[in-house]
Formats: sequence, C-alpha cells, structure tokens
Amino acid sequence: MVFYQLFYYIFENSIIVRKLFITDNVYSKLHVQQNLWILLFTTLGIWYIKYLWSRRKLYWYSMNIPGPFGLPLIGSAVLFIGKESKILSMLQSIQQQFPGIYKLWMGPDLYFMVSDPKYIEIILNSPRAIEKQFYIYEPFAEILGDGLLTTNAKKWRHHRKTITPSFNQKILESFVDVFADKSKVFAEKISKLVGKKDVDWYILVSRCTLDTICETAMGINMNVQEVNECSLGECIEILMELANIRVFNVYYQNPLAWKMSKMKQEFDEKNNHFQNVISGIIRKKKEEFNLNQLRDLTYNEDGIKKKNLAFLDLLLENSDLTETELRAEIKTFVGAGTETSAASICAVFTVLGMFPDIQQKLYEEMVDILGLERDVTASDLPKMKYTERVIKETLRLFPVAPAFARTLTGDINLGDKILPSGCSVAFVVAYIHRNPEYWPDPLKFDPDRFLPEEVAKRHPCTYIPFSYGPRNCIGGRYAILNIKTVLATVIRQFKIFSEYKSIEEIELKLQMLLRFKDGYKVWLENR
Ligand code: HEM
Repeated sequence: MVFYQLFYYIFENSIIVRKLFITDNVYSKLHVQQNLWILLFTTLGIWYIKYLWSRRKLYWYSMNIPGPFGLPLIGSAVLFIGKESKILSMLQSIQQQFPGIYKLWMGPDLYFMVSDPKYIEIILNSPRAIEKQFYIYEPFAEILGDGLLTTNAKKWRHHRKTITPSFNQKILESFVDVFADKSKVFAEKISKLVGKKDVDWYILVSRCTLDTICETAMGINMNVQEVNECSLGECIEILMELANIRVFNVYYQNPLAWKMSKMKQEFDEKNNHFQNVISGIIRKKKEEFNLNQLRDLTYNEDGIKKKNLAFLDLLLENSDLTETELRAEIKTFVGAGTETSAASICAVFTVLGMFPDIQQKLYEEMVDILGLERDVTASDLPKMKYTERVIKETLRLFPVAPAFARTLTGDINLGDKILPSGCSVAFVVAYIHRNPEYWPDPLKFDPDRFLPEEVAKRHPCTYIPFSYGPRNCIGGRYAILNIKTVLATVIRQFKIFSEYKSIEEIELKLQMLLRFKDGYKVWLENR
C-alpha cells in the first residue's frame, strides 16, 4: 500500500515538472530528466526495501546460525564456482567447521545444511518440509514429469496415498520371480567377461535393473540386456547426465545459457524418445484394460491370479490417476529405480571384491539358504541377514542418493532454533553417514554395525540412504529385495575381485547420484 502511495506521489511530481516544461523549455528538460531518475531510483529502492521486508524472517532467524563466508548478492556460491568436481569434499569440510547445522547463502536463496540427527528427524517428519527444492528438481521434472519424486506437496499427498498400497510386502514378494529371471540373464551375460578387467559394470548392471523395473512397473519384457543397442537405457543415462549438468554447472543453471546450448537439443531429442516409449506402453495397456483383456490375462476363471500384476496394472485397476499422471509415475519409477539400484549393486560388487573374508561369509550364507543351484524365491530373502548387513553398510559408505533438499512451507521449530518458511534445507547424506560422532572409525567397512543391538544404540536419522519421514523413498524395500536377488545369483557362480584396497582410495563424485570417480575396478573369476 505504502509502495503504491509513494509511487503515485512521485508520478504526480513528474506531471508538475511536465507543466514546468511548457513554460520554460530548457530548465524543465533538465528537471524532467532529474525527476525520471529520482522516480526510477525511488521505485527500485522501495521495491528493494519491500523485498527485504518480505524476507525479514529469513534474515532474522538465520542470524543465530553460523555459516561460511559469503559475498553480497552471490553469497557463499563464490566458494563453489569452478569447483563443481569437489563439491562433496567442500561440503564435508564446511560441515566439520559448523557441526549439526549451518547456513549457506547461495545468491538470494538461504539453505540450512543439516547433519544433526535430532534436527533431521524433526524436519523430515514435518508436514512443512514436503515441498521439493525447485531449482534442483526442475531438470529432473522435465524428464520424469509431475510424478512422486518431483511433484508439489499438494499433488504429492494424493498420489503417495494412491500409490503406497502398490508397494506392499505381498506385491513386492510377487516380483521376486522377475528379479530372479533378470539376474539369471545378467549372470549369463557376465559369464563371458570372466577375467576381463576393463568392463563397464555400470552399463551392464543398469541394463539388468532397467529390464527388471520395466517388467515390474509396466509388465513389459523389454529384454534390454539381450539387445546390443539399448536406446531406452542410453536415453535414460544421457538424460540423467544432462540433468546433472544443469544442476551442478553454474553456467548452465542460467536458463538462457542452457536453452542456447547444443546439449539442450540432445536433451529434447532423448526426452521425446523416452516419453514416446512410455506413452506407447501405457496406451497399449490402457486399451487392454478397457477391453478387459488384462483381467483375462491375470486371473483364471476362478478369479485366482495367474500372472503377477505390474505397478501399472495395479494403478489402472485401483487409482483415479489420469493418463498423464500415470505416465509421470511410471517414468518416475523407471527413472528413480534403475540407476539407484544399479549404482548400489556396483558398489556392493566393489566392496565384496575388496574384502574377500566378507565375500566368503556372504557366499556361505547364500549356499546355506539356497544350495548351489536353486533359484531364489521370496521366502529366501528374509533369511539373508548377513547379506542385508553388507548391503546396508555399502549404502552407508556409498549412499547413491548422496544429498537431497526440501523447501519449507512454514516455520519449523527445532527447539533451540527456528527454521523460517521459504528457506531450503539440505541433507548431505554422504557426510552424515561418515560422521565419526555417530560412526566410530567411519571408513572401516563393518557390516556388523547393522546388528540389531548396534542399530538400537543409534539415532534412526544417523542412517538415511532412503531419506526419512513421509516423503522417503517408496522403493527402498523393492531395491533391497532386488539387490539381494542379484547377489544370490552372481555370488554362487563367480568370485569377485577389485583393484581398490581401501575405502579411502575410492574417490567420489557428487552428482544427483553418487559415482566412483575412477569407476568400480571390478573383475570376476568362476567359482
Ligand atoms: C538403492 C536404491 C535406492 C536408493 C538409495 C533410493 C533413494 C531415494 C531417496 C534418498 C529418495 C528421496 C529423494 C528426495 O527426497 O529428493 C528417494 C525417493 C524416491 N524413490 Fe528411491 N531409492 C532407491 C531405489 C528406488 C527404487 C527401486 C524405486 C522404484 C521402484 C524408487 C522410487 C522412488 C520414488 C518414487 C521416490 C519419490 C518418493 C516420494 O517423493 O514420495 N527408488 N529414493
């Protein structure tokens, strides 16, 4: 209100000057110019004061929370410019200076970087911390659509409620046959690579996880492990890589620079292909569903299930999602499930290769449960206790989703401080999982940290590979079952080796997914 009154006052003044201009030409011309400048600066000044005032809570509440040096306007972004490849180590060293929580101004955006588990629990359980951080997730939203991972809080609540029943234990167990079939194809593929050291494990494993997720999400056997040219797999890899560039490269964060780059063309091309593949499958499934063929296929005349239902079938049957919403959710499962599971499996292979005694123990557990030949079934998986501890310890040291962020839609009271509405809160999982305060000798690979009695001693938020609270990973249990099945199939046929000798040696690259900077350095021998 004040702003408009002032603006009106200045405008009125300039009319007076215009009147002067009619009476005394030269004198008035000067005055008109002067007044226009005053008008401009006053307007800008008022706009700026109004802007600062609207953000007063951000400044006020952040005053008591420490943080690194920042320049006016760009804030602490100056610390990261040109050091994109060292973001993780930079964040770790800042976190060591300011344990628990610190603030980071990135241009006009205020971030709180949180590592204290008691704060993490309060924040991630809060309904005010459901909204995602726009700048980080936007490039991924362009690929995955408005699905669970990227959508706004309002839509998310409805979708999560609708989709959660499709991830119940019974349904996940019904997928184990698919996990086992795809793992056998994978084992067959890698049997030709015994002894070879220059293998791109990530590509091979991600083809296996893509095959698995396509069949469990859409009920389609894409057979991507068998075809030499996997356009869908390549497409997803390139899209994720380009999205990472947009998030982490300061230059391409500028939408104009991105739009003018060649990468944008490639992005659009691959994105169209991804959309078309998924749309085609959904349309076909929907037609089948409308013709009631799906029920005929999946149930016999007594109504007994003949074939496992995929997530898409379940959503078609039980949800009110539109075709666009279904497409977004299926793309989200494929996008969020393929590379995360693949990177985790590659990391487990590496640690098994590095620690032969741990590999031997895991192998013995598998042979005890399954013998040497038998296929894995759903009832075998809960018995794999040691294997589960190995997977958990791997995800502690190599959390494939190494950081995530939320934007607060209301103030959150942490007890001794308040985080104001409008700020962003980020969690650098890779650091939290290596904090010596909660993880003694943090770089020691020790699966027994996950024995039930050890877990009971720790705060639950010292370990958050799948995030925490209502907006955690919906596919966490799916991922663990899948990884166990792959391990059961591979480890009984092959011995795994790695050139890495210690965890310290493994340099990490922080992107949306955590990568090993120099690859996995794994090779196999027959048992
Ligand atoms: C080891 C494998 C996996 C890891 C470490 C992992 C980790 C995570 C993390 C940390 C989040 C939260 C991200 C955020 O808040 O921004 C997340 C969200 C999500 N994940 Fe996973 N994930 C894995 C596998 C999967 C799989 C296999 C699926 C699908 C079958 C999946 C589907 C999703 C979805 C849909 C979300 C968004 C959930 C929501 O916002 O409600 N994830 N995941």
